[in-house]
Amino acid sequence: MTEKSNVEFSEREALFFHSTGRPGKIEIIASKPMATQRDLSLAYSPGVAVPVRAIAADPATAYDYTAKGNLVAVISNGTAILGLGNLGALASKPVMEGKAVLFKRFADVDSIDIELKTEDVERFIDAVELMEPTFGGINLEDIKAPECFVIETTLKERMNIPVFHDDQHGTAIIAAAGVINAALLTGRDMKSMKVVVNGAGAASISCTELIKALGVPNENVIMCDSKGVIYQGRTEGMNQWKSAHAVKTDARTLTEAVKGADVFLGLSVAGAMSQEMVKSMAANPIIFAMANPDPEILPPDAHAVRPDAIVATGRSDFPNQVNNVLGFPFIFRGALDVRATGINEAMKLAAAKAIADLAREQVPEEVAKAYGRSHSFGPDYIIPAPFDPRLMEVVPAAVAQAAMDTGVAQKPITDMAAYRDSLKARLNPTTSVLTSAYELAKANPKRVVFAEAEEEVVLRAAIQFRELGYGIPVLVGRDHVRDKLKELGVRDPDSFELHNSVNSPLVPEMVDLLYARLQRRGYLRRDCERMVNRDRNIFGSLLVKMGVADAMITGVTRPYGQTLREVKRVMDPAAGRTPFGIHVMVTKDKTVFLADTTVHERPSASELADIAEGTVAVARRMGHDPRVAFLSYSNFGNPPGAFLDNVRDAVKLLDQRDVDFEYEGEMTPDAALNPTVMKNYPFSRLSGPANVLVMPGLQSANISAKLLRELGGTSMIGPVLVGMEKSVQIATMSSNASELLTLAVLAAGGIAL
Ligand SMILES: NC(=O)C1=CN([C@@H]2O[C@H](COP(=O)(O)OP(=O)(O)OC[C@H]3O[C@@H](n4cnc5c(N)ncnc54)[C@H](OP(=O)(O)O)[C@@H]3O)[C@@H](O)[C@H]2O)C=CC1
Ligand SMILES: CC(=O)C(=O)O
Ligand SMILES: [Mg+2]
Repeated sequence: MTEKSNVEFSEREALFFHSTGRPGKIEIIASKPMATQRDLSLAYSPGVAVPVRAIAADPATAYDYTAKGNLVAVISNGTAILGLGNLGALASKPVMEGKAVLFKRFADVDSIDIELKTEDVERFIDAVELMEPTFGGINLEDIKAPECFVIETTLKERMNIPVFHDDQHGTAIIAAAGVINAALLTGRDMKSMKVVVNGAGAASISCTELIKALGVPNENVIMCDSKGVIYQGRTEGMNQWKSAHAVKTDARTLTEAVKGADVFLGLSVAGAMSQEMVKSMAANPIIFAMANPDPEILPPDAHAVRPDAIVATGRSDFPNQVNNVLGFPFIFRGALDVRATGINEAMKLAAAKAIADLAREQVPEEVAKAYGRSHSFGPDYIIPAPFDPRLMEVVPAAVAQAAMDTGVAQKPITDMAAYRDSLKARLNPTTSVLTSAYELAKANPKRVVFAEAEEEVVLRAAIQFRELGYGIPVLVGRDHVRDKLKELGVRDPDSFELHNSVNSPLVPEMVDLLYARLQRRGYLRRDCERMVNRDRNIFGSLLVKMGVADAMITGVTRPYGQTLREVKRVMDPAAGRTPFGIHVMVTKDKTVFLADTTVHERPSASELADIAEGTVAVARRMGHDPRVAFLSYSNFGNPPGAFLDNVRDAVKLLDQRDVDFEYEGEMTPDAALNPTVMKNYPFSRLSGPANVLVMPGLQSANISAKLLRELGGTSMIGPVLVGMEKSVQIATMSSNASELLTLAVLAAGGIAL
């Protein structure tokens, strides 16, 4: 077996990563404008006095007027930094900064690291307790056992916000999820499983408690520490937490304990497990070597002696990362959102179960891409990867629900479906923009042709389209598409409708139809036969034209212009319409529709006016109140130029058409979007910043859309093609499955017409 770490870096690189640019990994960004004197008056003195008085009168309003409700402290004293031991508070800072940014990246929880220079339990407790006003939650990290148990228990009693020791419970939750799935794969029952836990510290004690809560009997778990097996009657190096797990056994060393064991849970130090020990375990052994950064045994070494083993580590660079990063961001997200007073056992079990369940579902493409391999539930994929965006949707919701069920939620969620949508939108702002499209598609599921179903990325989108209930995918491709569906985890590939021109009974009718359209454009009947048989865009478009399907998605195998030409051989623009393309640019607090980004190189005045009207219709269907700006390098004729007439005439044309939306131009982007610059043009008919930007030509339009995406941290939907007789969406060749899915949903929901 050639198994090795798939991420390699040098020590120099790790130091460069941390020191380059702004040293460290975090910075603070203001969430309110700080540009003007008025902003300052509101943010600081005198305006700030108002929320101060409000909070003094009603402390709960701190959640409304400050960052408290979304702010978590990551607090350590550096006594057990990963598996590196007690290296002190300051040395723990890179890990704690890391945890803080993981909170932000994975669950949009704001977080700051705090390193306390003390090993005195009482001083530590007092320091943390005093910080209660600042934070919505406390995440304790890398504090060694047994002090960590006293610290956490005391703080939980004294504080009214969630206090959670990540190394204990975060780790236990993820390990439990992994054990549930590994047991399932190897046909094991919790009640008869024999488990050896190496380490008797923060992580081990909590993991052991949780797997016992899942049904593993007390006498089936042997725990070891640096002195060997913790057996009943042992006195050396003991404490009350270890004693609770002492068992009657003759085994005295890890080597003896692990003989015949089903499961090994390592939460100790690098290299604690030997190949000899692995060899002695039961058939299909489950080995979680979770010490960081270096595990008890490396996966290739374990597999070399036991190819039948399921092996997990705490690292990102091998399959099966059992690491608390899968838990703490999402657990706090759920707890904060219901303003839970604490994180109880029910919430932890709910998280473990949600994570375990997720691993058994189909893996989204972006996750497979992030890890450079495709995943499906099995020995190399027993647990989801941290980059899996579905974690954000399912884990916080499960935790929040459990908090509500157990009465610790101070602010229960009334609409769980809306909450799940809001969770998705936190990480991907386009999600909320697309809410109406998803709803429209689901309400009236349509048949959508996926013309390039031989492409894996397209199949992934089609599978999701069906699974999420957005409509019925109609696949175009050869028969082996069904094998691909199977490879992607579809149990019943035959339930997908697949059209193959080689054996489709529709071909003769298609040829007749195409020949009737093209004979006076110089095409012979045999040209049409060839096109129907060989060109999937022609074949797919004909399925739509003939009413076999309602809409189509294509574009990943050929350049945009070529695909559009092929589609147009079969389909016409909608009556009286000009087809064109829209890119929807989405930032956290703004959505802007940019058009025409794909079709007209130098649009005429009437085409520009049509583009404005067509874009307004799409913006409205997506729930926006449109304000149109016709963009230029000039504001109302200043500076003058040779190419401004089309734009100005388009505005005049709209005057004549008596449309029911705001529009103005020609104007520069700052005059269209920036309220301060807008003030220079008090006669402007726009009542606020524009959100539909009609571009003067294809060059500026297409370049702007791509520049914004590359430079501006802007998410993009599109290009969306509108104005055809039936909705046909042409993706770009680099589209991923979720982009294709979005376009299919826009087509199915009747948004892109
Ligand atoms: N993958 C993950 O998500 C996580 C992994 N971990 C890893 O778990 C390990 C322990 O962390 P944590 O519980 O916080 O630390 P603690 O300091 O609380 O506990 C360490 C434990 O390891 C035991 N130990 C040390 N050397 C050996 C050895 N050679 N054989 C057996 N046991 C040994 C110690 O024994 P004694 O009591 O005798 O001193 C102690 O019980 C670290 O490597 C850490 O990186 C921790 C949290 C999460
Ligand atoms: C992952 C983690 O928290 C640790 O190794 O300590
Ligand atoms: Mg830790």
